[in-house]
Amino acid sequence: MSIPRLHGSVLPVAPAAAVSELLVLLPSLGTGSELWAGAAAELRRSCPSLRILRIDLPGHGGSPAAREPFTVGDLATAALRVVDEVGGGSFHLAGVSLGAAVALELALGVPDRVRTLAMFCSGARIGEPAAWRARAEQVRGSGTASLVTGSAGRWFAPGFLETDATGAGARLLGSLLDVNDASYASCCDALAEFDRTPDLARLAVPTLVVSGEHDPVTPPESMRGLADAVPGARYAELEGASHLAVAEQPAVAAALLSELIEQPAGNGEHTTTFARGMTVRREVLGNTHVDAAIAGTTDATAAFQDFLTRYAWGDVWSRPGLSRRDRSIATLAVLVADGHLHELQMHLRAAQRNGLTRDEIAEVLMHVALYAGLPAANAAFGIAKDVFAEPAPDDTRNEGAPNG
Ligand SMILES: O=C(O)CC1=CCC(=O)O1
Repeated sequence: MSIPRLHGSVLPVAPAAAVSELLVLLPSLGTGSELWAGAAAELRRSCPSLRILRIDLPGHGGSPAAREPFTVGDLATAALRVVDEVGGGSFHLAGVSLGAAVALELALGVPDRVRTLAMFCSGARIGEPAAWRARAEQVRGSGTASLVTGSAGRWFAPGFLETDATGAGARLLGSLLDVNDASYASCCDALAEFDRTPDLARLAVPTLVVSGEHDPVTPPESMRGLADAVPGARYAELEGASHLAVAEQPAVAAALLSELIEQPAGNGEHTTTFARGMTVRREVLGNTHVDAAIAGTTDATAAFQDFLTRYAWGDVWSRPGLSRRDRSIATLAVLVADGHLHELQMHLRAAQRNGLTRDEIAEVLMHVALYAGLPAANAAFGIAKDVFAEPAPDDTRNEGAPNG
């Protein structure tokens, strides 16, 4: 075994940005930096202070072919060398499939340097050793061209390639032909040996685990199991995506990464309005709702979700001038008076999280009847009856909390 040489490239940062943190992105077997192109472009816009380093696997993209066999641990050592060449220090880390396995090795091996870990469509072990040995054999005999049809079926959800206006999917499949056959086969051999399952419980890095709904390689059940095994890990499933979810839904992948990277530091202070917004949104609307909103985000709605998090939650709901309880009273009154009843259920639950009792909520609706009319209040009482038939929201940890 030996440590292969890997190539990395740092994306240019905006001239005025005060660069503060490094994000390292690792690709999957058979793909190069192109895999992260869409998500990296989103991240450069939403987190301009990030320096983004993309590293290629051996014989993929700009990395030279490997001359000797290697393990996933060797790939981690090689990736760390690239990080050190661009300045070292601590870094955020995200990978897809084999790239995420390499990232997991790093998070276990140098936890003091890895600030956050995002594992997209991967595992502490991936697939079966015999299948990897067979794939290695096939590529050594027939080259990566023999993999294109099978890879298309595993990488992308049904219909993605036909409707992908960006051409990212077709480019990724095209670049599979350029991957060095022997290096691809060595990656398969490394995956056959890889199993970090027993080590997950000692992973001490804030971790995000993301699956694609249709992924046949690392299906949602296995990804959920991975998240359950890592202390404190957050899990998200991308609806309508498959194994290369980061290329299929780059804006959603970037939003998940922003949230992970910008989470409060140890001192509890938020680094950005987005991070504060995400925290307040989760505290008021609950994790179940926010996780569903993130998972249901599409490229068409990502910018709106981002706007909502920053302006509604990171700004107005975070202002100190009114308590969250008072803001809930105002919100309920306006929603009912203006007939936005489709949002009422969510805000009736939020009002309880913000410390309003059910009697107080009924009093608010009564007051609204006076000024906005009986029909509006009557409809609202109908919705409240259903919400009050549920147990009180269990995540009422911010009862009576001040803002922010
Ligand atoms: O099987 C594939 O092509 C997908 C894949 C498995 C490991 C990896 O990195 O990508």
